[in-house]
Amino acid sequence: MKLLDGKAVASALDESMGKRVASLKEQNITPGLAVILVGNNGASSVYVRNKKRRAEKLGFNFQLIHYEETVTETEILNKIDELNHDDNIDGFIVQLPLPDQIDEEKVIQAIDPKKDVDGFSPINVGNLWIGDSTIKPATADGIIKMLDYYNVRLKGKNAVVIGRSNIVGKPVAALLLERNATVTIAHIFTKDLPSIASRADVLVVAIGDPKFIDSKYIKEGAVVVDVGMNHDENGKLCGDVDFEDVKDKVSMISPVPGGVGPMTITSLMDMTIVLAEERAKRINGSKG
Ligand SMILES: Nc1nc2c(c(=O)[nH]1)N[C@@H](CN(C=O)c1ccc(C(=O)N[C@@H](CCC(=O)O)C(=O)O)cc1)CN2
Ligand SMILES: [Mg+2]
Repeated sequence: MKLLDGKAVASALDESMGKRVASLKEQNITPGLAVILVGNNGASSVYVRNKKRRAEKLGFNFQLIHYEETVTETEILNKIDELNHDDNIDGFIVQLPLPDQIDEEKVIQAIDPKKDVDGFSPINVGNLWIGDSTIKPATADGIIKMLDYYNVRLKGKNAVVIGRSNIVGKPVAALLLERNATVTIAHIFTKDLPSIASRADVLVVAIGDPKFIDSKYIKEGAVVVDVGMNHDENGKLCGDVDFEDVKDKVSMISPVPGGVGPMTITSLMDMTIVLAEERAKRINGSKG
């Protein structure tokens, strides 16, 4: 079994991203990324802290806008409007989940699709599914980058995605399809999940249930990507896959932590640089 070591891939990709940032800075452009964080959800705070650390290490202009749990939807929408018009910010995200008084859909739709670096707005989702996207949702893109790094071929393979969220399941299915895999999306109402999952050459699991997937869901030699972020009975971080139970059956598997998580952040950084590069082109174009 080989480990899909997202942490190692992330550091390997940092080097070329660093070079792109340096080249932008020579043109007087600093990639600008803002994150809106609401409340004090422990997990969200950790992810945002990781984003800030990686952005600053790459030399971005990083802005954290942190609101109390009780913030109103209007305040968030006003901030989004401000960021939509802030020339120093290439892209921004609203860290999810949001508290109940805030309508997630409405918030996402208020983000200018050109600055929607998460790729969650309807226009970017549409572009993703027609195979013509600049911005791809970070977790999905990070998974593909990691599979590419380990030379996992997708063309003609059976790929099964368990989970159909807008953040992970749907976008990763779109990207696997774009790579010519035969894609099945399974979810909570899927009948006989073990028989469907065990047909997968590539199995992506994003259900949010600690160690749910054991060896009966796995085809011998499968490549398994674990997107879960859970805590086990001892409070230790773990994925949706029972690593110990499947490790002798798979050919490759991503660990939790140190698999998909670091790749999510890498892709968010990459997408921000892409948006900054587009700004550079616009500015240089208008000088011409
Ligand atoms: N606006 C968004 N909200 C959320 C997204 C998103 O892409 N955009 N995805 C997830 C959370 N997520 C990114 O925000 C994310 C999850 C996990 C990690 C990560 O680095 N995990 C580490 C472990 C961290 C820990 O110690 O707890 C790992 O796997 O090694 C980064 C980003 C939901 N919300
Ligand atoms: Mg809500």
